[in-house]
Amino acid sequence: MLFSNMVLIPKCKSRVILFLWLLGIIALLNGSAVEARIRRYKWEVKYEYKSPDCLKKLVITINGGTPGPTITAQQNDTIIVELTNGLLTENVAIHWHGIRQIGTPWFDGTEGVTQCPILPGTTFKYQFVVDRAGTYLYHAHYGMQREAGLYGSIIVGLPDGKSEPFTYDYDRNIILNDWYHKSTYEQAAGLSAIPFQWVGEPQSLLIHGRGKFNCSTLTTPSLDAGICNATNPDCEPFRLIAVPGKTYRLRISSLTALSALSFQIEGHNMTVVEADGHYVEPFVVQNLFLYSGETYSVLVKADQDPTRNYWITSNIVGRSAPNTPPGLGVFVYYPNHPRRSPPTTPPPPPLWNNTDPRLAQSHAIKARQGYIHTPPSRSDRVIVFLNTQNTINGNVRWSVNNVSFALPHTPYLIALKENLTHVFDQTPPPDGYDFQNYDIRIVQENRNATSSNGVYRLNFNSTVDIILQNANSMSLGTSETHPWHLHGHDFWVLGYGEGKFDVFNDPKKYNLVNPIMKNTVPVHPYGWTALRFRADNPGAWAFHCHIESHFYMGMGVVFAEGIDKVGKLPSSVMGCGETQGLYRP
Ligand SMILES: O=C1O[C@H]([C@@H](O)CO)C(O)=C1O
Repeated sequence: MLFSNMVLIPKCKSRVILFLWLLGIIALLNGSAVEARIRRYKWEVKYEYKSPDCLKKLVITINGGTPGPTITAQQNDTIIVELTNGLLTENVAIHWHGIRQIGTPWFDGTEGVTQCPILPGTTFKYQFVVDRAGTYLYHAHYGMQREAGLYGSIIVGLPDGKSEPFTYDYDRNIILNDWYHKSTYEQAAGLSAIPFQWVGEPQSLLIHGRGKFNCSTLTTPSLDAGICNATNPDCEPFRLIAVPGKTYRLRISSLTALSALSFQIEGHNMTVVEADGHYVEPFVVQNLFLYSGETYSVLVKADQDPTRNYWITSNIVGRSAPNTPPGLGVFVYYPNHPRRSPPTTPPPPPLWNNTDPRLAQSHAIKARQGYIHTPPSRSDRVIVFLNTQNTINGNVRWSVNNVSFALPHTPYLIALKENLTHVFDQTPPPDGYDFQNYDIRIVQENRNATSSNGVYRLNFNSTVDIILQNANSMSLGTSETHPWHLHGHDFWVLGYGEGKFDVFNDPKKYNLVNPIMKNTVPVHPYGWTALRFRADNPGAWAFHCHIESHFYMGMGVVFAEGIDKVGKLPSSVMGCGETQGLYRP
């Protein structure tokens, strides 16, 4: 291509090009091309009618698409996203999930924690550095807006001259999601209503933004004949074209509103090599379990009978969802016709209520040899978070140590930095619960549950252990799976256990040798998960259940650390609540 261009241009010009090209090659060989770049994106966020699962619905798009554009960058690049809010009557904020925002805590994109919402008709500039290669996400962090379709991927490559500890021929990206037909507003209103109206199980599962709702099951026949249309191109299944014999790195992530998922490629093994931006000691799975907010890379070799195509499936696990059909895509062996359906029925999912294989996968994820970040051998503070469902003033809520989180609309980061002490409750929430007397296996009334917007203040640079303790919900015999996500940090996953965490004996079983570092982790039914992190990133950071409705119902906390070390806040994050008038150019 380059050659054919060159022969068409005058000789002297072609010599200059050749010279510059050679200079480029020499620079690359010297490694002097390792220069961080600025990657600029201009995004317009809008409501548009789309049919991701064949049913027409208002969804939130970025530049016309859901999922939004993939941000592709190289380690140490600066990302600038100029976001114009075209939602007309709705605010927005975008969180860069897995990006630690070192030095830029105000661009974490968490409405109420790090910034004021972006008003309709305005443009907000996010600017941050992607400092570690890996697979990350972005999504709305305002109300329950994420599940209206406002999400996408961030893929950060290694710097020039560095290589991955595994090889593959092609790199592909798949985001999994669940999908509801009700708007986020209807859902949120139901969750805050008395009596409580639960969102229920999703209507569809999407594979990279595409699902298939069975239009004939619509309970209310549609007035508009076009509203559910199985031939709408928006709901063509996701198809991954594979060349026989080649190895694919699949970056698979989940941004479900509720569901835990099992992902499979019929007849193909997957070797797990990355989780949340960290290399994993490789292990092989037939199905990969993913919890909302997690990212993985797996290696898949197209080594099966190339004369046919194969199903790609996602199924709900951890909850009974008999009315949610599996998410279906097709793994197409080139040159078979992409529309050719696999000759088989899709592989059956694992039993939804068998926790064992999920626990086994959690235990299997260890840091890769040669890429281990050894955790500090001890911590300065241990916080145990009992996760419960309660009622507070007649509303169903989720609580941590019997405190249900209420997000103030004056962002914490600004309130803390400017010492606006009246903005939130200055009494910190508790570091534990009544271990002796609380029975995690029965329905508890939790009469003393309260609501608070207090924060946990962590000593800067201290090492903090968090034990997430699961319990029975308000339904008899039910303990749910909760994926917890930490902003601003990665944590070491020290262990998982069943039953009630024993403060004296369980820490002896911690993996301090090769724990994986992650930013999102599941807490399994009636079990516990132990994490450790360094409070070394000045800012105010949310830590919450990544189930959209659970965070909305109070299942989260905020950590504040090193506030005196936070730089000057940009005026663009201010303007709401008590921050009005703080703008100082
Ligand atoms: O928050 C939730 O509420 C319901 C159920 O507990 C009450 O309807 C459910 O499954 C949740 O996860």
